[in-house]
Amino acid sequence: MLFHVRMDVHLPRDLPPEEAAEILAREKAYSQALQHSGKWRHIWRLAGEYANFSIFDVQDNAELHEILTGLPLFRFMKITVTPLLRHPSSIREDDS
Ligand SMILES: O=C(O)C[C@H]1C=CC(=O)O1
Repeated sequence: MLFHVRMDVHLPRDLPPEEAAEILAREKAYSQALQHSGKWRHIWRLAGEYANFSIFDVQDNAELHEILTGLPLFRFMKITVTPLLRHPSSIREDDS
């Protein structure tokens, strides 16, 4: 199942820089492992915002929930999920 996910990051101003750096390093490793697995298909920065648009390809809602709640930055994010399905006018052979 494909999902569009918007993640808005709000790091607290009083978060110690060393702690922030450690969380961001774990976030990057977590994200890149999921990208290598094919479950996190795309990630795009939103110009001018500390936010991204991502596309996930997962088994079901429960797997997406597990992935998103496992994000090291989860507690500092507002996450908006939109389920996707194939458009009837799409000319693509597959859903990639
Ligand atoms: O920077 C972000 O958009 C937040 C987060 C999502 C993946 C990642 O590496 O960082």
